[in-house]
Amino acid sequence: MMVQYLGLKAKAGDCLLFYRMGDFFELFFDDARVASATLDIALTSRGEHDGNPIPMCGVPVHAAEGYLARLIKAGHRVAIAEQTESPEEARARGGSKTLVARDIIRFVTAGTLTEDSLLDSWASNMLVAVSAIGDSVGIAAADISTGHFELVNVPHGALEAELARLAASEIIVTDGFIGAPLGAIQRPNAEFDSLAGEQSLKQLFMLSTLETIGALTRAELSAAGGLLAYLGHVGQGTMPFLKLPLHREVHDHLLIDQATRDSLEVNSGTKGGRAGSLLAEVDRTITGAGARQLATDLAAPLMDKARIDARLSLVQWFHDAPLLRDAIRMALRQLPDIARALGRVVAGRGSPRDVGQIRDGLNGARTLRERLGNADDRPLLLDQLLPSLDGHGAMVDLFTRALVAAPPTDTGQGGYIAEGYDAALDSLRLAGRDGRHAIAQMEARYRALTGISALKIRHNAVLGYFVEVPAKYGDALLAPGSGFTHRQTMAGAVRFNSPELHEEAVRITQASGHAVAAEAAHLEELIVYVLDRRDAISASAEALARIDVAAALAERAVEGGWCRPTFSDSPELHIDGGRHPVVESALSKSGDRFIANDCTLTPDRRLWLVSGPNMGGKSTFLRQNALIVLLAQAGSYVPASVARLGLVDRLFSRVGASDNLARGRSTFMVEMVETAAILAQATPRSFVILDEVGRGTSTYDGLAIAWAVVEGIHEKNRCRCLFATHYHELIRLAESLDALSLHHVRAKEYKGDLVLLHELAEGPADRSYGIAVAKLAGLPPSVIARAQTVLSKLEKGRAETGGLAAGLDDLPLFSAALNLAEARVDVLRDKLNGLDIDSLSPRAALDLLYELKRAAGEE
Ligand SMILES: Nc1ncnc2c1ncn2[C@@H]1O[C@H](COP(=O)(O)OP(=O)(O)OP(=O)(O)O)[C@@H](O)[C@H]1O
Repeated sequence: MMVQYLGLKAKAGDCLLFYRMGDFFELFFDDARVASATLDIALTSRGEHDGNPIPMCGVPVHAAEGYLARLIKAGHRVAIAEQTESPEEARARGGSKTLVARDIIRFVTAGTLTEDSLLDSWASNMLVAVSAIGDSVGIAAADISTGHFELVNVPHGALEAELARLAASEIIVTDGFIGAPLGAIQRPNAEFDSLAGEQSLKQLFMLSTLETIGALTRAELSAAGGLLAYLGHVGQGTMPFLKLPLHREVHDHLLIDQATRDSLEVNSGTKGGRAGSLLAEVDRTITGAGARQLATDLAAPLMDKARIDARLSLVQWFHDAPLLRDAIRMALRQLPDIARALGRVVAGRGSPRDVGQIRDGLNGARTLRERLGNADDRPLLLDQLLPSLDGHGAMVDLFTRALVAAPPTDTGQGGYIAEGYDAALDSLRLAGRDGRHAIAQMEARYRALTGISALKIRHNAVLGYFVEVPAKYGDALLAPGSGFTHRQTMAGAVRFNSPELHEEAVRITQASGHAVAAEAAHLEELIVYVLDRRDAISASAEALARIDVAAALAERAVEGGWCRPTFSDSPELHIDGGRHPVVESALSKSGDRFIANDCTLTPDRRLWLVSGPNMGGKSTFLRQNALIVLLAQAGSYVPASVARLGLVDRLFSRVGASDNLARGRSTFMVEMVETAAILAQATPRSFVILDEVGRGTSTYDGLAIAWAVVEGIHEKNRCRCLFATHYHELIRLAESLDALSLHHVRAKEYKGDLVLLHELAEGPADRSYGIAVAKLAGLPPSVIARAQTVLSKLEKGRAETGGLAAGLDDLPLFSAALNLAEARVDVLRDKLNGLDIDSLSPRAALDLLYELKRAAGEE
């Protein structure tokens, strides 16, 4: 057995091996140690290997899913080795001592799950393959629980933002991939061959050319190949459900990198969970598929005005029709998750319950279609969706006849094919029922015959049917010629068989065995039926999800008094009465009111410098505007009274600093890395919010960096930007930067206490209120008093010397300084370009080096 085990373990590689033995999956050696620690189950040992006891632990097969879930959550992958023949088959093959053959039938990994119990119903579960060829990176992503499959080609600089959008559960890369994302699994390069990838795609979708998908790059083909090869490996040959891949362009959607998603708390709040996130705040969807669609929409807001408006028109339609909206949402509540059920069926793990869910879901879709089809003034998007909800009538009818109302997950006991569907099956069941009836009669007869009223005919899994009498009556039946044969003596009872009982039992077992087999054959037919129609079923599921999302966004908009955003061609951002949805609802829970604020960025006033006291609401203001952009482009109403914007191509947010210890970076380092990314990537169509850049280091360094960053954004990136700062000195930038304007959050002192108004006003803040806020926070009076003394000394010094920025009067502007430096570099570059290195003697080369060095020094 160990030889067999070790062979399978070698095949399982770095996955834990679940080795099937009877009713248990056993784990051995290190796997057992890891699993017992993660699952908190007993570690025992069994037999010896190389003279040492073999560590072992096991989980019962019927409860394996729960244990698998915990192992996967803890970051493990598991290979499942099943018995591939029955003990009888093994004996027939090679005699009584022959080991049952086993093989790995499947790998369970975070990105390739389909089981309901292992998945969150509201989140997609993405497996992502990444492959870099030359300048481009190909990304193939699939959610096999629903069949979603997409390909995208991105420049290296956009990889991170794309991975952030996809929020993969599992990432695979080529062996030796440089800069692989954290936790990525390396797979052999051969699996990422682009030609093989092209072949696999053609084969899987039975296409002679891939043009139907789009013009795919080699990197995309390579990533697709890697993904398909991995799925083949994981499923050990059974391919899961994949729809024809969606070919995305990286400019299809608003790019948002991970740092920005984190700081805006788009999908998860500060504590990591969904609570406190934008998604949780907005999500009013009813179905799991709707929740997943909404998360996908918010992760990838659109860049196409027509598509955004199509979504918004559907939201508005539901918004303006409360009764219809309620009715539709009520109907959606009844619908099972068709997409996930279909995913399981295609992956070969479909149960009667899944088929039943598909039936009920499609039936509901048909009713919805009728209802929506009768409504007036339908928006275009709805008319495009409606046909997909229909067309399954024959299948629904068939499944309704074939399956019971609530079919079970387990097929072992049968009972899921409906009465009246198959006459032969009905008569087998009847035979079983007759048999059980006959046994009941037999019991009554035996009682009369023996005079033992406590006599029972019972059934268990080991003995089958038997006659049981209390121990004190045992002797009567043990007597020769009683017609009963002894089977078992228990503490309080004795068990017997009789020829008549035996005969009847065989009849029942055979009939029910045949019935279960007949049901299984019918299930198989129904599954084939589903498989043949998988694309249409999946289109219905998608349409339902889209309708759910639109109705849910309408619901949220009504709840919050949100408005429909409009889009213009100019790179502007015009928001009246903007609010932060998460902060607003947190405040309303404690009975407080959120103060709405306006924001108007236009090409000639595109950079707002926002100052004001701590706790004044600067960060909130910055973020609310970024969130409004994100929501608008995702096709949602927004928390404002008016919102008009030119489409944003990239959204950047650097708000607050946090250590990224996992990557070995300090707070300041993280801040600088993120700021660098913004300066390198923001375009005139981007929207950037920057909060207190430079605060993580010494005052002079920080101010200098903040100063240069504002100049850089204004002169080079030329994007829309909100910049919050406590550096009072920065207001002097307004003199030199003509598209920069000054704003502050208002505060006033009332009877010696600070009152924060959370209201935005034009102009710079009159002073900072740091110490007043510290007092609010409860710093001891002695410390506050001391701080006041230190502050007045410092302020006196500042007044005398002209302050921190005193020496900056004659500082040339960022762009001018940049041109100057470039011009200087050009002198050296010209000299270098003019060189004929081959004709230089070593001596002349050395002289030249000195000369260049001197020239650089002079510059
Ligand atoms: N517009 C608003 N209306 C009502 N309350 C607000 C508003 N904006 C912010 N607040 C409240 O003020 C708190 C502090 O806001 P925020 O963090 O935005 O301040 P800040 O100016 O960025 O502070 P710091 O400079 O210390 O980072 C919020 O948690 C919220 O409770």
